[in-house]
Amino acid sequence: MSSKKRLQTVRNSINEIDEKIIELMAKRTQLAPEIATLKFSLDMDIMDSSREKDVYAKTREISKKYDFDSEIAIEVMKILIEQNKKLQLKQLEKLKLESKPISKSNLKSE
Ligand SMILES: O=C(O)C(=O)C[C@]1(C(=O)O)C=C[C@@H](O)C=C1
Repeated sequence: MSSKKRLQTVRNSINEIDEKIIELMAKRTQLAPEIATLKFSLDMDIMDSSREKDVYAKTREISKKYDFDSEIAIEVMKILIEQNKKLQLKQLEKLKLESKPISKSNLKSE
C-alpha cells in the first residue's frame, strides 16, 4: 500500500475511534440527571470525594493496562467529572423547585 493510501486508512481509523470516544463521553454525561435524582432522594451531596478518588485510582489502573499516559487520562476524567457535577447541580435545582410547595404569597396578584 502506498504511504498516501495508508495515511488515509489510519485517518479513517482515527475518525471511527473519535466517534466512539465522544459517544462514550456523552453516555457517561447523560447519567448525571439520574445520579442527581437518586442522591436527592437519598439526601446525599452531589460531591463525593471518596468516589472521585476511586474513579481516579481506576483510571490509573486502566491506563496502565492499555499502556496509556495516566496523567492524560486523569485530566480527561477531571473534565468529565466537573461536567457531571455541573449537570447534577442543574438537575438538583430543578428537583428543589418541583418539590417546593407553592406558598400563598406566591399566588397573590398584589
Ligand atoms: O458517583 C457519583 O456519586 C457521582 O456523582 C459521579 C461522579 C463522576 O462523575 O464520576 C461525579 C461527582 C462525584 O463527586 C463523584 C463521581
